[in-house]
Amino acid sequence: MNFLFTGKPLPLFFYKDHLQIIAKSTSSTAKIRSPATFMAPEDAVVVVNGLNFEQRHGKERVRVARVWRTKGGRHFIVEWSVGISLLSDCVAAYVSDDNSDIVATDTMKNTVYAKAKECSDQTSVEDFAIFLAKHFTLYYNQVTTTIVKIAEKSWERVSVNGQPHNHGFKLGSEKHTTEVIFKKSGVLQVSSGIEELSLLKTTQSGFERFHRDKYTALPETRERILATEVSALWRYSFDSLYDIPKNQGYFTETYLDVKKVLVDTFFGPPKEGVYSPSVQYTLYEMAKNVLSRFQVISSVKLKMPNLHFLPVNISTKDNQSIVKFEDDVYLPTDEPHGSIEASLSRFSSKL
Ligand SMILES: O=c1[nH]c(=O)c2[nH]c(=O)[nH]c2[nH]1
Repeated sequence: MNFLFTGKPLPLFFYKDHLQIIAKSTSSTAKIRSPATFMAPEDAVVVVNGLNFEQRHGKERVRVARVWRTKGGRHFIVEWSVGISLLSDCVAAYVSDDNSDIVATDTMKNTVYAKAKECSDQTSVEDFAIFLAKHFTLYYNQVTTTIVKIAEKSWERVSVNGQPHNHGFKLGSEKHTTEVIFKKSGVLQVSSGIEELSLLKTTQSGFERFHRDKYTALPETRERILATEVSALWRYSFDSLYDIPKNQGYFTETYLDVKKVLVDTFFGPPKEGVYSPSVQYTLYEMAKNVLSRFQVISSVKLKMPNLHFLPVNISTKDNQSIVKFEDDVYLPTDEPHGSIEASLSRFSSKL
C-alpha cells in the first residue's frame, strides 16, 4: 500500500516506522572505495516507500575572517570559506510539509560566526572544522553525521624594511583545505589539502620512450618546462576526538611541512635540481615522500595537470626562421592540458 505521497502530512513517527536503514559502513559495497577519495558516509541510505533514499543539506561558501590580537600589538588573521553538510533524520520534510527536524541552513551560517567568535585563541583551519563538526553532530539529536569542508586563503605577513609587519598581510596563491567528518558514534576523519599550488621548473624535465602509434606526433624530449598546479589531499590516521593532538599549532605546522616535502621533491636540490622523466614519476615521488616522512598520514592523493609550455617555431616559405626555438621562447597554455592523478595509501589505511 502506498502510504506516502498522499499529499497530506503524516506524523513523524509514521515516517520513522517506514524508514529502514539499508546500508551501514560495514556493508560489502561500502568497502569498494578508492583510496583518498573521501567518501560520503554510507549510513544515510533509507528506504522510503520501496525506494532507496539518501539526502543531506547544508550551507556552502560561508565566508568568515577571524583576527586575533596580542597585547604587544601583533595581529593574526585567517580567512575561511566554510561548507557544512548535515546527514540528519529529516526525511519528513522531503515527503511532506513537516520541516520540524530541519536545521535551517541559515542557522548553520550563523553558527559559523558564533563559533569563530568562541575561538579566543588562534585556531587552525582543521581545529575549527573539528569544532564545528563536533557542535552540529552533538548539539542536534537528528544529526547523525556532519561534514565540514573549509578552504583557507593564504594571507601572509609582509615584511617592511626587513621587519615582519604587525598587521600587514599579502595574499599568496595556494589554499589550505580541510575536510572533517564526525559521526554520532564518535568516529572522526580528518583530511587536509592544498589547492592551486602552482609550480614550474625550466629544465630537468623530459618525456621519452612513451607508447607510439599512428596517432602519435609528440617528439621525445629531455629538455622541457614542467609546470603544474598541484592539488593534494591527505588523510590523517586519527579516528576519534581523543586522538587529535592538543597543541594549537599542530595542524598548521604539519600542513607547512607537507607542503615543503611536496615542493622540495618537485624541484630537487637548489643548484642541480632533479630530473623528471614524466609528471607521473614526479607525482609518485612526491606522494611517497609524504607517506614516508609523516607516519600520521595514512593516504595521500595528488592531482598534477601537465600545463604545457609549447616551443615556439615560426617560419614562412620565404623566411625559414622568423623564430627558431632554442629552449627560450614558449607558448604557455592550459587548454588542453594533461591530467595526471594518483593516490597512495598504507595497507593499514582505513580508506
Ligand atoms: O609527463 C608527461 N606525462 C604524460 O602522460 C604525457 N603525455 C604527453 O603528451 N606529455 C606527457 N608528459
